[in-house]
Amino acid sequence: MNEAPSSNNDFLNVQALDPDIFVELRYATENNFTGEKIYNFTTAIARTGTVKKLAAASKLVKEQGFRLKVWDAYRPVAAQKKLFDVYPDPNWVLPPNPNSSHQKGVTFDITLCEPDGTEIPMQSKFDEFGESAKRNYPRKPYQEHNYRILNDAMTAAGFVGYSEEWWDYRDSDMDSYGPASADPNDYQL
Ligand SMILES: C[C@@H](N)C(=O)N[C@H](C)C(=O)O
Repeated sequence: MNEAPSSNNDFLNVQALDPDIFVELRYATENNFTGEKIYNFTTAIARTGTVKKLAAASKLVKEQGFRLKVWDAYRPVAAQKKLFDVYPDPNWVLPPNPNSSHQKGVTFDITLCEPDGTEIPMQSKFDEFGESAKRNYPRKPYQEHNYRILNDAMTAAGFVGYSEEWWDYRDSDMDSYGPASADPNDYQL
């Protein structure tokens, strides 16, 4: 397995390459499935190679009059542990592991918005753990239309959608990144 180029390995604020990307980190608030504030930052960061891909996806949706909104990005292992303690089902919340997904900064929980930040209706709410979250859920036509705009842009930009959660997109190069940790508060713009 090739390693990611070192410049891509560093963490970067997701709004550094495209300030039009909305960031509303749900685990920085009590508005998430735990009902608790999980971490102490509101800045979304990811590995630079992954942020470059997100900027490419953002360009694609902006060309169609939409914006991306990030609900979660890099998530420290300690935060993952808090989530897993509340909902210990690996189908919906991965076990704490520094070499995995959000915890190494190569995954986004994301949705599609109007340019004013209004969220576009999708097939379920964020973190609605059930059949309606799954990518093979039989979407209504308007849900399918909205899902396709997001999914086509993210996959064209180099992400792979997690089968169980329509909002979860992982860098297709995720296996080339090793574990790394950072304090998102150090990456404020
Ligand atoms: C908790 C949910 N938003 C999520 O991120 N699930 C995946 C499977 C994960 O824990 O990485």
